[in-house]
Amino acid sequence: MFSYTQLRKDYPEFIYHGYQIKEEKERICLEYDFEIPGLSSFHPTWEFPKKDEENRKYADDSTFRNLAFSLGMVELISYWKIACPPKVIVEAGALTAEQILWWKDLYFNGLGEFYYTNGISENQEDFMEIVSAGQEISADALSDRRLEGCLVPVGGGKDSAVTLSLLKGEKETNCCYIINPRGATLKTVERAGYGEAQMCCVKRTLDKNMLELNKQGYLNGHTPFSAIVAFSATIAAYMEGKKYIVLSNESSANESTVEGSTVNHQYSKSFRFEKAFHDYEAEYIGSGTYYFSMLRPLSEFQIAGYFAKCREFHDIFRSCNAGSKEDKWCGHCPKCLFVCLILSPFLSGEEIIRIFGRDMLNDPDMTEDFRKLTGMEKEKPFECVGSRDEVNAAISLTIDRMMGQEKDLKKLPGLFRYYVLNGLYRENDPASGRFFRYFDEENLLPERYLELVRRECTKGER
Ligand SMILES: CC(=O)N[C@H]1[C@@H](OP(=O)(O)OP(=O)(O)OC[C@H]2O[C@@H](n3ccc(=O)[nH]c3=O)[C@H](O)[C@@H]2O)O[C@H](CO)[C@@H](O)[C@@H]1O[C@H](C)C(=O)N[C@@H](C)C(=O)N[C@@H](CCC(=O)O)C(=O)O
Ligand SMILES: Nc1ncnc2c1ncn2[C@@H]1O[C@H](COP(=O)(O)OP(=O)(O)OP(=O)(O)O)[C@@H](O)[C@H]1O
Repeated sequence: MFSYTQLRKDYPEFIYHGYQIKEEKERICLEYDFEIPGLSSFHPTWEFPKKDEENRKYADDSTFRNLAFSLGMVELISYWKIACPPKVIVEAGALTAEQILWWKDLYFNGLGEFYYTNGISENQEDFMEIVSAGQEISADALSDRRLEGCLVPVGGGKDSAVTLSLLKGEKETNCCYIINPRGATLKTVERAGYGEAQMCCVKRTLDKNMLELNKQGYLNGHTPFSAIVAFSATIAAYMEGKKYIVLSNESSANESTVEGSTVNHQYSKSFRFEKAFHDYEAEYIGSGTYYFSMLRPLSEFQIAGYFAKCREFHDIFRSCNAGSKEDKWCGHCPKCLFVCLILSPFLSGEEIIRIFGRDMLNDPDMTEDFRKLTGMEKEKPFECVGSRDEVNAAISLTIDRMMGQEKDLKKLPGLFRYYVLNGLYRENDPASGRFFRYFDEENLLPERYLELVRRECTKGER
């Protein structure tokens, strides 16, 4: 592995040269031009379907060009992190001093896990200087853009399935958005009752040079994928004529991964990012879209409770990132264990085993992840998992049910026996009542959806 300090000396600059918009009748291709002088150039691409009958010329639309430029600004971080050059020169467009601060904030916080896991100590002031060296995008937006309905990004896991279910009354005007479709994303959309006409599937291609440099041991690690979802979904919503971009990020995503620090694997799923993106879009892009997360008021506990009733998705949903390429639950990772634990108060033991294809709760190899998820360790797993408190509430509730009146420890699977023997079990835990009724007021839900979420998801049993 290369040294961070040495790489920054050897490669002092990263250049965002530009982007090309290739417009065809049925699709628009974006190609970015990045370079780390002396190391490599990179040309990642995106393909968006073009469906509107009026055959608009998006390349002539300044709002679209601004969106394309901005997607490049977020895309570049995956390439920058290879050598972390201290200076980033943006030739592709112009940025104000405030915008530069905004991008530095996203990069720095979105790379919190990258710094932590690579053992790099950095600060937000010095890690990067951004130089704006491009032309302002001239203002010639298409004037008659009328936006209505929702664009729902679908990840193939339980959260976006819950959003689709909550929005079933508005099916006619909804559109599902998928980056690089795979089994679970496509099946989720189908099960929710959407046909091809109501899907927007885009193709994102990473540059091969990055993958090659990763193999050679250049710096690699987590990047804020949900920020990619945010910017690219705004392009899709604009092209599809959709007003709302409806994410499925929950309140629990705000909790840091490393206790007592700001390192959060899910930074770009947090409310801090949601609000920052929402405001940036309104201030500097102005596409007319409205970005918010439908599940922001909720905990993962409530989402799991609601999802347990959405049986149409149980055989096809896949939350596991490790198994996502093969469309399977790997059954051995912290994300699989988390989903198993959070669903366990709401489904029977047999149903849980049927979903994951194995009995994780009786697998001693899962003990370390179990300790991390329950807060027995300071660090949560670097995965999209819920808060420590809600995991504990879910476990205690399930143990109540499994042990029954007899309080028979033998009825419990291995991990739950371990939990009781470590003194963590709380009989009839009052904390679970809190999670049934939880409602995070820090959210951007339009009025019409607030009541829907409150009604459907916060009226639990305890
Ligand atoms: C790593 C990643 O973001 N993957 C998403 C990507 O998958 P893709 O097939 O295009 O690439 P990989 O095979 O995963 O990675 C190949 C190498 O390229 C690097 N890389 C990849 C993407 C990127 O944006 N930057 C990169 O530098 C990477 O380091 C490898 O060396 O797109 C898919 C959709 O098309 C996503 O589904 C992939 O997401 C993974 C399942 C995944 O695990 N993503 C994690 C970032 C993750 O934790 N995702 C969270 C979101 C958290 C957040 O936004 O902060 C989640 O989905 O729960
Ligand atoms: N490939 C993708 N295309 C479009 N949107 C995506 C994609 N992957 C993730 N998203 C969006 O990002 C959100 C967060 O991803 P995440 O994987 O946490 O959620 P999920 O797949 O819906 O549920 P789970 O938490 O069970 O995995 C998703 O709900 C979805 O809105």
